[in-house]
Amino acid sequence: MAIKSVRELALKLLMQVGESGGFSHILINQAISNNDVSEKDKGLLTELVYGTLQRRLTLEFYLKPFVKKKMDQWVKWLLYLSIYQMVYLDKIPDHAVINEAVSISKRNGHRGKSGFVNGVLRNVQRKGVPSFSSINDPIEELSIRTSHPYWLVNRWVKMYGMDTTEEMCESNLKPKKISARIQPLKINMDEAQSTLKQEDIETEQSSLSKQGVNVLSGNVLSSSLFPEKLTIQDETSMLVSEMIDVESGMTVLDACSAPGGKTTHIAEKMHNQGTIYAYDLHDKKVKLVKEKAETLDLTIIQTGTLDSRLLGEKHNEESFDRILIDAPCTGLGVLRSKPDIKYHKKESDIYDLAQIQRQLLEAVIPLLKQDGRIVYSTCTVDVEENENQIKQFLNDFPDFEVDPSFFKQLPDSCRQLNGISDYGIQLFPQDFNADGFFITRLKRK
Ligand SMILES: C[S@@+](CC[C@H](N)C(=O)[O-])C[C@H]1O[C@@H](n2cnc3c(N)ncnc32)[C@H](O)[C@@H]1O
Repeated sequence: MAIKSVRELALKLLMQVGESGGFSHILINQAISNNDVSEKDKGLLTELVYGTLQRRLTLEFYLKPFVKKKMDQWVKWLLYLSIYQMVYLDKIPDHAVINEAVSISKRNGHRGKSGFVNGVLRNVQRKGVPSFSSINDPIEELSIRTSHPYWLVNRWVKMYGMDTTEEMCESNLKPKKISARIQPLKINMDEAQSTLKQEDIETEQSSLSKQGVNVLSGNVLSSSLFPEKLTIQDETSMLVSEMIDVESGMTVLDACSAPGGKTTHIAEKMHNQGTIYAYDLHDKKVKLVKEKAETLDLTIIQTGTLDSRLLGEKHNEESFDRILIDAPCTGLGVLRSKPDIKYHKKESDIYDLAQIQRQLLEAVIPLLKQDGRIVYSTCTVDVEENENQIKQFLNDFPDFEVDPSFFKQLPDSCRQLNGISDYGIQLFPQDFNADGFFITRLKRK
């Protein structure tokens, strides 16, 4: 059946992500290109899907008093979608939301269900949604109010305390700041910012990378600089390559490189001189690294498909000046842009991934030159994958230490952050209104 409205398309996507485990960012992009969605509706579609997914547990709590029996999945998602608009979107009047929900139900051929949807939503409109003050357990209250699973909030509170966890959960609901990185071998910062200004894109320079800009207003994807001179990349992600401390002419290994954001940044920082070996698990992903390098005219990147735990079979000992392990992780630092992660991930995934991360670290040690450096990073917020991972590593490999100059080289804007520990730096999403990252740098003593 052809999709008639943005809300109907949003409902379809919510079902795919919420019930079938699809990835929201991939499905939204596919839906936009397959359904000829107008520029104006793109924003609304994204807002509806992300907003409803982000607030799923809160919406479940809001809906509960109004529904006594089990619902079909599509009815449940239609009600979440509608309540989301009624509670969080001021611009759409309630009666319009209800009318649209009723016509979607009818259009789906469920006349009986449309009466039910109408009744529930009119009740919500009349009585209002329940208050969080009825929840006594503070962890449960935070979990439901900010829509993060109980196990995760509980875990974060134990690791980081209530205040940091609350800030993090609230920050995960805010719209994501867009940042971009200039290709400095093609354009300098002044030129780039003035071109962007002429194109009605206001930016400010990042405090985390000399190549970075934060977009204050305007659509950076429409810029003439994109994609050959400008790469979309999160600000905290840029800090990873900054902390590798590369120089032109070095030999660098990027063990987990796809889709290539950091590999290309490293190549730019090396003035496209030297060699970078960039690996990832699957051909399709490796292709993305290759394409990104070509777009940016970076020729020193040699890509390969490999399980990097087997790197020892491919490269000689002590071959690399710098090694980056931007490890596969639970991604709990990127919930703002990938809200589905918070519902799909399980606590046991943390321990499974920590094992793989450890195997990757062990695999690269022999490949590091005596005076080389390993940067280990994740885009997650969890002690097990981050601080404890490094603590355990240092315990088992006592000839290694966290490079003391790592902390000295951190940008000023990071110095006072409470995520700094003996093992590296944990950037929380609230620190820069950006992705949460853990970064550290290891060296031989
Ligand atoms: C966090 S992402 C890397 C992001 C990338 N560094 C960037 O900045 O664009 C982690 C990557 O590790 C890859 N990966 C997972 N297990 C791997 C393994 N055993 N060997 C190599 N790559 C692996 C995943 O496919 C994924 O692309």
